[in-house]
Amino acid sequence: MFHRLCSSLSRSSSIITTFPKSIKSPPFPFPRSLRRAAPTTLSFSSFKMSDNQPPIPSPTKQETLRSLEFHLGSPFTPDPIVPPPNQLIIVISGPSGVGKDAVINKLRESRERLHFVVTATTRPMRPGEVDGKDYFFVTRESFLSMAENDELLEYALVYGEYKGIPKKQIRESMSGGEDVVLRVDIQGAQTLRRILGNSAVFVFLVAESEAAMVERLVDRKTESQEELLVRVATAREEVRHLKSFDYVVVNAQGRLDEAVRRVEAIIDAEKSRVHQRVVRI
Ligand SMILES: Nc1ncnc2c1ncn2[C@@H]1O[C@H](COP(=O)(O)OP(=O)(O)OP(=O)(O)O)[C@@H](O)[C@H]1O
Repeated sequence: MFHRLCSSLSRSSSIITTFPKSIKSPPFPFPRSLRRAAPTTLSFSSFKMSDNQPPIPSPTKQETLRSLEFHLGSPFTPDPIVPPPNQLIIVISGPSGVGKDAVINKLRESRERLHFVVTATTRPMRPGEVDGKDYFFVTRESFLSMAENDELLEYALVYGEYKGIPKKQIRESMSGGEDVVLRVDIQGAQTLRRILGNSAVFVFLVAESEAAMVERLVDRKTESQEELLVRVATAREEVRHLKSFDYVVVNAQGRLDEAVRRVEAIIDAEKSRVHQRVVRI
């Protein structure tokens, strides 16, 4: 078998005898013990065998590696071939009641190394909400002083209350190696697109239908009839802004997990981009 392999390699020796000139004089000393097994010019004709010659022992893995390094002219390094992916800013947006909080809460459980930026707001706390977790509930005065001191990435007046994103949280999380998730309404997403351009990933969440979205909002029982009217009318208008987003994810009734998996898939895809997004804030 070995004999047949050698004869066949001997016949095809011409295909591998040409190497770049640089390979002939490697920049590092070749181990003495391997000199016999690694001629400076490879030619399988030197391996011709007769039946009574002792078999040439096959090189060990280490010998093969050293030989390859010798012929290629440089040692193999364990350094990563590509640098680690950049940290991301993922902006999750969508009309009121579409399930932004629901998706984000699930993502919080399923994905590590994500920082969910806590928005500062002047709106009153809803039952079950926790200050510092759901929002930073602040007074109008302190909110406006943060805005004046340029401490907010963006802010807006939403349904009569201020909402804004503290810059400090984003900087600290990203420098600690975490990706950052921002949950904003459509108006906020539009502003962030203007500020961040293509450096952030914009995800638009939608319900499977307008009827499903309105039902969810009504079932939540957190808005008065008048507030519902404004939110639903606004939502109709907001779907038109879909075009300025990078991805759209349908959060269908009873299929929250599927929507969360899609958002995770988007993050994974972004991490595999050849041309990574670079955030500067
Ligand atoms: N896939 C789903 N199936 C069923 N119910 C859902 C789904 N996603 C969200 N919900 C429910 O719909 C209601 C609205 O969701 P959520 O509060 O997350 O919306 P939102 O987009 O954050 O709204 P807002 O912008 O008004 O704060 C909640 O009661 C939530 O539990």
